[in-house]
Amino acid sequence: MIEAKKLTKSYGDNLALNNLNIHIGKGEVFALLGQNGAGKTTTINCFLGFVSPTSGDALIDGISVNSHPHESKKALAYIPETVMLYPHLTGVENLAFFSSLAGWKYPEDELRALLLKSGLQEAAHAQRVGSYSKGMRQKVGIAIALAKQAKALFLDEPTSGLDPKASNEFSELLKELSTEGTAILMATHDIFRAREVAHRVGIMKEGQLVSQLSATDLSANELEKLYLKTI
Ligand SMILES: Nc1ncnc2c1ncn2[C@@H]1O[C@H](COP(=O)(O)OP(=O)(O)OP(=O)(O)O)[C@@H](O)[C@H]1O
Repeated sequence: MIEAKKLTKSYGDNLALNNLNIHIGKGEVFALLGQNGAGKTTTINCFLGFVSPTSGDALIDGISVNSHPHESKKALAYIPETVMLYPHLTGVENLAFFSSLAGWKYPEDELRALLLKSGLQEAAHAQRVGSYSKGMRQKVGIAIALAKQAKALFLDEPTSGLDPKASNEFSELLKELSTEGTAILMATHDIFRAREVAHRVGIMKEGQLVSQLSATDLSANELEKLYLKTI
């Protein structure tokens, strides 16, 4: 579903991403760990079409992002560290707007059902997003992914700045999406959450994926030890 084939990106002499090969199947969650500057965001940006690779290919559902940018984008959703929404619009209105950009039109009761499924309490649906907490905005991000019926979801530091409860709720939502078949690639510094949510964890260093393991192979403590030894 999400596939990188010899994906490489250089900025001048700086090899930000070096020959990345990964395959994330339907319903699989892959967490990318690595220090600042390791190449996690560059990886995600190649899949989103924000960055053109120097060589290699990023594919979503078998479609090359570089050769077919419009087609490949239909199947994906993206949740950044801070979900960008219109503060003067309500949760329902934001969801209606962003899903319409992707060609989806839902009646209000379905939009509300999507927000509820994403964990956003009913009382907030008609409130302006400007008054939402960060966790509530992330939930709207999930609702947008659901509305787009995204087959591939990309997240960059999605739980950064969330309190433990909000972070836990968000992680549970990701698990639910994965059980429904969404392939998920998540860049994070949160080793504990990575271990909890992901099926596989990869550790990046200087643009290279230097370690890949199944999340059940190690405890969170062992994963932290491996991370510190690797980076
Ligand atoms: N637009 C750009 N122009 C030049 N260099 C860039 C650009 N974007 C990223 N880089 C460089 O590419 C390398 C990888 O950066 P990237 O942002 O992918 O790392 P990261 O693992 O996401 O880090 P962080 O955890 O801080 O988000 C770094 O050396 C960075 O300086």
